[in-house]
Amino acid sequence: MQADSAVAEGLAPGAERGGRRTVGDAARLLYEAVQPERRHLHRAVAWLLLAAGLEALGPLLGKAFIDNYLLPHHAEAFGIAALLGGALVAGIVATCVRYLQLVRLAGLAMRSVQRIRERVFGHVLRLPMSFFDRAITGQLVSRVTNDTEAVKTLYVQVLFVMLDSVIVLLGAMAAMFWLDWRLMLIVLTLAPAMALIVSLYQRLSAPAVARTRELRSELNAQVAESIAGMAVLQASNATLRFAQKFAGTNGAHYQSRQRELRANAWLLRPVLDFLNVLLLAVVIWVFGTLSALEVGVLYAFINYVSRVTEPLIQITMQFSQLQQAMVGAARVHTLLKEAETPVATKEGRITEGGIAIEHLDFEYLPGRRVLHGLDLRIEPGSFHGIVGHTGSGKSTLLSLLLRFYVAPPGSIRIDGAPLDTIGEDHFRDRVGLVPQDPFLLAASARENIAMGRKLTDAQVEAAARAAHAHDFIVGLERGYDTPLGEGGARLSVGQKQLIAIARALAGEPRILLLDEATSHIDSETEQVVQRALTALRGKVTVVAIAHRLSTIRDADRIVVLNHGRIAELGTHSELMAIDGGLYQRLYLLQQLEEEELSPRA
Ligand SMILES: Nc1ncnc2c1ncn2[C@@H]1O[C@H](COP(=O)(O)OP(=O)(O)OP(=O)(O)O)[C@@H](O)[C@H]1O
Repeated sequence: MQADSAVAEGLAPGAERGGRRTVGDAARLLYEAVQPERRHLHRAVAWLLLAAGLEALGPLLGKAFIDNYLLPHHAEAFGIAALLGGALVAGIVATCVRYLQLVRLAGLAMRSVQRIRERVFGHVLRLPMSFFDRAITGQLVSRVTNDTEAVKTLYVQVLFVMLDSVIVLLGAMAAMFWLDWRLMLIVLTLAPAMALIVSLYQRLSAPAVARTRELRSELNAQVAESIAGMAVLQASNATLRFAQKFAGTNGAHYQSRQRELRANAWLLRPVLDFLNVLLLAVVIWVFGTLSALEVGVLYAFINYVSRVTEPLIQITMQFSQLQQAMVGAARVHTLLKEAETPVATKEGRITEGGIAIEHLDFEYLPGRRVLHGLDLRIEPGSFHGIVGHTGSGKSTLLSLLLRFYVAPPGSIRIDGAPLDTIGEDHFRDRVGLVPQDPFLLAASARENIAMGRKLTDAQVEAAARAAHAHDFIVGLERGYDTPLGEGGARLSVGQKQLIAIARALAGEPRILLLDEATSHIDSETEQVVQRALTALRGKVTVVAIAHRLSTIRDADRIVVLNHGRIAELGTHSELMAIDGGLYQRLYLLQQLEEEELSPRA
């Protein structure tokens, strides 16, 4: 059986590049993000239209003043005051409306970012484990936090400025058409020049924009990786090398930003400013040849020409932001496209905890089979140990039992129910895991055991007692409420492991899976764990992978895996009786090692 084919495609290191590929999808994502705010968006646009209309009145009122009062020396106080008052009121109302709509747009964009970020994180939490085999933490964090900001950029910076500019532009064009359509046609000749500049700009800056994003997420990835592996980094004296690598990426990021800015600096402002001057010259020249035109019209036109070029400059400049938003949205979309873990149907129930494995084959990658036709029956309440050399498939078997990867249909059943028919909540309640690395939250002992489940104090304490963790927890200065520090920094490895066992038991599982839970603890703590496991006999089905064979010596049966096949199966004494058997060799080897390590008398 092949692992989920959608495996982390979008987040594999090589797949970081190429933000342009799904522009359509990115646009849809950005559009969908504001759908719940449609009404606000429509209102904001309508009010912006009003503001632009009011602003477009200014030069017309100026023209009326020049032609009706200034040139004819006609000083009619009421008319002039009406024009001035009108211009003043129009200006004030336009400014207020514009401000209020900016606030409205910013609000809706912020709420959209909030929604999309929650959606993306919720999605990440539901992705299959196969995805995380290849995902790079820093890049993933970057997608959930930075890239989702694309929505805000689009709606506040891009859309607002663009929309505003388009409205101002249309208002000015309409006013110019009304004043003199021939002059307006001259202004229209600006359109093809603009299209040329925009396409040139796109070509120059788009790759730089995509590259900058890619490098920024690479920076995040490096920081996240270094912090996670700080102990190894320092111990292997690799900090300088990591700092140099970071500086290299940071330098490349700077260069890429520079390329983006150069495209802005050279292409946009100067070229468009030049077009503005050219246009003004043409309008004045045409005015000179068309002698019938009034001075007021020239005044209004010169005024409108600058109102045309300024929004054009703004629109073109927003293309850079638009590109960034699209690249960000495309990356978010790639992540959202990853297939979630299939939702199990709900009819299957776990009552006793009996496991039946039949002809189980599994491969992570096509053609590389890891498990070969496994057959195994695990009775409810029994204790099974799994041993085998490195890479023999122990963790894979556990991952399949945990539904981290999808086993072929029907190959694993619990209490007769195929694995994929057991509802997720019920399954997680009934199947507990104690991983090799206990993973503690920077929270109290109580919170670490409850893990957000609604458990009473009595249930938490009962679980801690069952895991033999109660005694050391009450010995901490604030008992169950003692903060354990990040990753449980203030506990010993053994104590962390006991908390992890308590956590697994707190859900009152019928099946408990342990993945080398005793490999990092001393013999004394191992005995505590062993006692805890023995106490579960008959109540909970326990399947434990163990490198340290003493942990599973007393198991009802021990499964010996060899190259993905069950090589031996039986109790400790049965397996020890197989002369030259795999288990016997493993056991004797381990005994020898322990004798060598133990201090000589
Ligand atoms: N996520 C994965 N993607 C691809 N191959 C994998 C993955 N995980 C494990 N494998 C491969 O599957 C085989 C079995 O690995 P598995 O981790 O199950 O062995 P194991 O017996 O648990 O080993 P160990 O005792 O070292 O933990 C190995 O060859 C390993 O390289």
